[in-house]
Amino acid sequence: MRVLTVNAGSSSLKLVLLDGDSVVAHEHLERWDGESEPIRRFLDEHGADAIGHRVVHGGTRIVAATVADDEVVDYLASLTELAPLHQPRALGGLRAARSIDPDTPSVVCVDTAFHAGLPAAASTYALPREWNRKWSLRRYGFHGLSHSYAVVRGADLVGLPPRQGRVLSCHLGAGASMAAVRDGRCADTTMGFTPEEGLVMNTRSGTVDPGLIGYLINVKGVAAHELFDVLAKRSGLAGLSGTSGDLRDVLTARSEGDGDAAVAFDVYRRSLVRYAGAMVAVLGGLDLLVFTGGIGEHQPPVRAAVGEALSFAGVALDPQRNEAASGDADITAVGAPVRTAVVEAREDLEIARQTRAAVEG
Ligand SMILES: Nc1ncnc2c1ncn2[C@@H]1O[C@H](COP(=O)(O)OP(=O)(O)O)[C@@H](O)[C@H]1O
Ligand SMILES: CC(=O)OP(=O)(O)O
Ligand SMILES: [Mg+2]
Repeated sequence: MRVLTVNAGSSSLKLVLLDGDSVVAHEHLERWDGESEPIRRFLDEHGADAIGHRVVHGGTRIVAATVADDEVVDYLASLTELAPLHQPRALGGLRAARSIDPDTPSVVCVDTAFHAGLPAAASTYALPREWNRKWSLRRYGFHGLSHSYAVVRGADLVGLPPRQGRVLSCHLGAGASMAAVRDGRCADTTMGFTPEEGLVMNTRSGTVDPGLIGYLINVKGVAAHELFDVLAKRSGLAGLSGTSGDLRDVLTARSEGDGDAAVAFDVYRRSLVRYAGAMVAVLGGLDLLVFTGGIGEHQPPVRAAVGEALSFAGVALDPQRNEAASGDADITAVGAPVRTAVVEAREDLEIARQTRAAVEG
């Protein structure tokens, strides 16, 4: 079965046609404004037996890969406010594929599925329980397709059995989250009700004091819609550096003596260390540390900073292997009790696997 995987991120579009695990064709648009034309062109040229879509939010109802019908599409659309940077774009791709090729099944593969079994202690906000129940307020968690693939691939790379032991998976891309995984099941994660919670990201603030939000709205008169737009699109590395949210640009500016860029990187790094420590405490120690996503794959200093901070838990990176890592790599220092791996993010492989399983029933 040839599966076209459609991965609409917050800024990019990745189309990959897979036959088994082999890539038959692919197209990566760094910037995509949501139109259907690239998908139409790709399908006209290559065809597919099934189409798998990454959808960020599955809400309470979609907790596993599901063949899309009108009802599923409407339900996913009702979650738009819970992932405003992502959901409309994924739905654009889904609607386009279904109208271009109505006879080919479209399967939705949700980022939240990996976290659907989070224990209540991790998924529950300390809000009035009536609100939690009435409005399904809970921590859903995201990047599940990536975490799910990375923890298994990481274990394989360092020679550990799959889905066993305590694993910290760090997906560091434009969006970023960590997942604390015990015996293949997610025990805790840094993103929550929306993909805004947790780590400092390219343009997202990550967690901020709820009191600060009240202060800006009630005392400073910032309009709520403007505030949330700023927190999502003009904060994080972009907000602090004043220029770009791309870590490459921030590091270049920092090396040229830009003080704001230096602060941006320090805050970014501290956020990683703070949450990594929290995740390791939840797991009660660590057997495997995995880095994935654009930054996780390509920034040795970021991996080194997290590794150093977790030395108390037994993490030690081999400096040469860390610097030289390209694609999938074991970067563990000789003799370290905790293994560390770099895994190329392959959401496409996970989407294709889930899509095949859903279509074959
Ligand atoms: N070599 C690199 N060094 C630092 N950051 C990088 C590098 N390559 C990619 N990135 C960062 O990773 C981001 C893209 O990562 P990716 O996982 O593809 O993101 P997403 O799917 O979240 O859009 C870019 O926005 C950029 O900030
Ligand atoms: C969930 C999320 O933040 O996704 P991305 O990293 O692709 O923006
Ligand atoms: Mg991504």
